[in-house]
Amino acid sequence: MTSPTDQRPDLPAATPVPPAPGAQAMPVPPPPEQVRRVPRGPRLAALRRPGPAIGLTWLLLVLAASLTSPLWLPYGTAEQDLARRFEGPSADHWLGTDDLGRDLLTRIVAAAGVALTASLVTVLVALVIAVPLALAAAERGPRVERWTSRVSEVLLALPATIIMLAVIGVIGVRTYWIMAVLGVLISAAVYRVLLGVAQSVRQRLYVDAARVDGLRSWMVNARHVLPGMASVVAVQAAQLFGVAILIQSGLAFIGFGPADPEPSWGGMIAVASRYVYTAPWMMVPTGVVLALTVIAANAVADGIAAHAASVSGHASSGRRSGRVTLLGATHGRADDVRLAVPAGAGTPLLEVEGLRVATTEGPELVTGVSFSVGAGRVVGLVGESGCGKSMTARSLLGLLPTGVRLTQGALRWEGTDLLAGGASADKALRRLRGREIAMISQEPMVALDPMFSVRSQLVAPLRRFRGVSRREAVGLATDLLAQVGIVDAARVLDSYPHQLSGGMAQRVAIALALTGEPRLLVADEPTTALDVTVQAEILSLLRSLVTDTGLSVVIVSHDLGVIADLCDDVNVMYAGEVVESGSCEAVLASPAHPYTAALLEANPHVPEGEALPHRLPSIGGTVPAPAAWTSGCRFAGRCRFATRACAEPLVLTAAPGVPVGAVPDHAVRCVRADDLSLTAAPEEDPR
Ligand SMILES: Nc1ncnc2c1ncn2[C@@H]1O[C@H](COP(=O)(O)OP(=O)(O)OP(=O)(O)O)[C@@H](O)[C@H]1O
Repeated sequence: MTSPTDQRPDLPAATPVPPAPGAQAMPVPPPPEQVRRVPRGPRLAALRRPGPAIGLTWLLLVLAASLTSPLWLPYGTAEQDLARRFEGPSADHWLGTDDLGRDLLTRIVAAAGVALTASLVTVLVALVIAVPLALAAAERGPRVERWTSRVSEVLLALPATIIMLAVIGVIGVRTYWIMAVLGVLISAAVYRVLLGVAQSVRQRLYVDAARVDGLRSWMVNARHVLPGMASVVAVQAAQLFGVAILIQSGLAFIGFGPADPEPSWGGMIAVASRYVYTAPWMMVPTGVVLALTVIAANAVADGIAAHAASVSGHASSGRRSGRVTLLGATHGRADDVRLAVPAGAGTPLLEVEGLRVATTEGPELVTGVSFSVGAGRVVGLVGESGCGKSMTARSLLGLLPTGVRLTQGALRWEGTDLLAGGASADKALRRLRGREIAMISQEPMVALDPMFSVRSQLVAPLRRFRGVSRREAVGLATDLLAQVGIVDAARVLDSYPHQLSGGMAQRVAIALALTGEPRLLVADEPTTALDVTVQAEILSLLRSLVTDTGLSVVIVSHDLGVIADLCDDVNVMYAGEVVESGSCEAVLASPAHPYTAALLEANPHVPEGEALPHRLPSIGGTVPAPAAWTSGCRFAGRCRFATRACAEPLVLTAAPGVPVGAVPDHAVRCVRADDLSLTAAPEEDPR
C-alpha cells in the first residue's frame, strides 16, 4: 500500500507533525520517564484519619468484646443482686447495675452480639437485593429500569414501621427475621443510590473496552462494574448498619425486642427511662454505647467515602455505552442521498449503508450514512463537534449510549449483512467485537480499568482470544507492548493505569485493542487528549500498524491535519449526515461541498514558509441541533452559496451520491456542486 503521506494532497501541515518517512515503519519508543513513579495500590490515607480509624476500632472492639464475653465477664446476664440495685460505677460493677442489681457492662456486651449481627442481616439482605437489580437495570437500560424503578417506588411508598409491626404480629418477636424484612424494605432506597452509580460506571470507557474485548455481560459486571461501585456499596453498607442498629433498638424500646431477662440495648434504655429521675446514671452506659456505635458506623462510612474520593482521580468517567437494537432494516427515504466512499480494490472489509441512529424518544442523530472500509485502508470521519462522528463510529461496534439506537441501515462484514432479519446490533456485533473489530478512544486513561495492572488487563483478553496459558499470555503481552513502542515492557506490565502518562496509556490501550488480532480498528479521536508531540507519536504508531500488519482503521477526528496525514478515504460529516466523501486526496485537494471548503479554510495550520493569516476564517453559526434539521440542505443556514434550491430535499439522482465533475470516487451532497468552484480562494460573503 502506498504510504498515506505519499498520497497526501498539498495541505497545510497537520497539528501532529509526522516524523520523517523512514521512521514511519518503526513505532516511536516513548521516553522511559513516561511511566510515572507513583505509589502502587490503593491509598488508605483517608481511612487512617482519626474519625474513621476510631470508628472502626470501636466497632471491632464491641464485636470482639461480645464474642469473647463468656471468657472474661464475671457475671451472668440474668444474675441479680437486689441489694445492689441502681448502683453507679464501682470496682465490682464497672458501669453500675440496673433496677434488679444486674451488671450493666455484662448486659451491654451481651446485647451487642445480637445488635451487630441482626443489623448485619439487614445490610446483607438490602445489598443482595439492590446490587443485582441495579446492575441489571444499568445494563439493560430503560426498559428494565422502568420496571425495577416502579417496584422500588412502591416499596419506598410503603409505611415501613407499620409493615414491620404487622410482620411482628404474624411471626412474633424474631429479631433476625424482622431485621431481614427491614432489609427488604430498605433495599429500595439502596437500589436508587446504586442504580445511579452503576449507570455512571457503565459509562466509563474501560467498560466499553471490556465489551469490545468480547466479555459477556455478567463478566463485565463482575470484573469492571462491581469493583467500580465497591466504595459506594461500602458507604451504603456502613450507613445502613448504623440505621439498622437504631431501628432495632427503637423496636426493642417499644417492647418488640428480646424478652427480659434477655438483654437488648433498646430494652435496657426503656427500663432506664422509667428510673430517669431516681437513677439517671442507669441510662448513661447503654445510651453512650448505642450512640457511639451508630456514630462509629457513620464515621467508617465517611472514611470510605473520603477514600473513594481520593482515588477517584484515577477512574474518572468516560463515554457512555449501552445496547443497541435494530428496529428496522429497510432503506430508502426519498430524501436519502447516500454518499459512498470507495473501499479500494477487492471486497470491502466493512460496508455501512444507510445507517440511521436515533434516540429512543427523540430526534434522529445520524441519517443515511454510507461508507466502506477496504482491507488495509484508513477511513476518516471528520466534522465539527456534534456532527454525529462518534455515533457513527460507535454504531460499528454496537456500543451506542443508553437511549440511543441504530434504527435502520446495513452493516456488512466481508459481504455478510450483520443486521439481516432485524438482528440486534449488539448481539450481531458481539461476536466481532475484540476479535475482528476493536476500538480505541480519546481518553486512554479512562479506557483502562484503574483497578487492574496492565499485565492483568492484557493477559485476560489474550487468554480468552488466543486460548493460551497464563505464561504464554504474559509473553504475548510483552510482545504487544513492544509492538506499540513500549521499550520497558516489564515495568509497564506491572504498572497501574494511574502510573502511566497519557501517551503511554494510549499505547497500552492500542495494545489492548490488538489482543484479539482485529482486522479493523475504530479510533475515536485517539489523539485529542494528548499533547502535540505525543499525538505525532501515536499517529506514527497507527500508521506503522497499518503498513506493517494490514490493519484497517476508521478514525474519527475534527482535525483535518490528522485526516490528511493518516487517511486514504474521508467522509466529511455535517449535522448527522455525510456531506462529502471520497479519497482523501480528492476531497481535501478539491473540496466540492461548501462545508468541506469552509473547514479547510478554518484549518489553523499554516504550511511551512507561508505567512500567518491576519485573521483565521471561521464558519459563522453553529451546527443545528438534531431536532432543528430541515428536509433541505442542513448546512444551508451557514452557507454563503445557499440559494432557494438548497431548501428543497435532495432527490437521489445518481447512484451512489452525486458525482463531482470528472473526479472519480468523490461524492457530494450539494445541489450546487457542479456550478461552484471551491478550490479557488474564497470570495467574500455575497449576502
Ligand atoms: N447519549 C446521547 N443521547 C442523546 N443525544 C446524544 C447523546 N450523545 C450525543 N448525542 C447527540 O448526538 C449528536 C451527535 O453526537 P456525536 O457525539 O456523535 O458527535 P461528534 O461529531 O462525535 O462530536 P464530538 O466531536 O464532540 O464527539 C449530537 O447532537 C449530540 O448532542
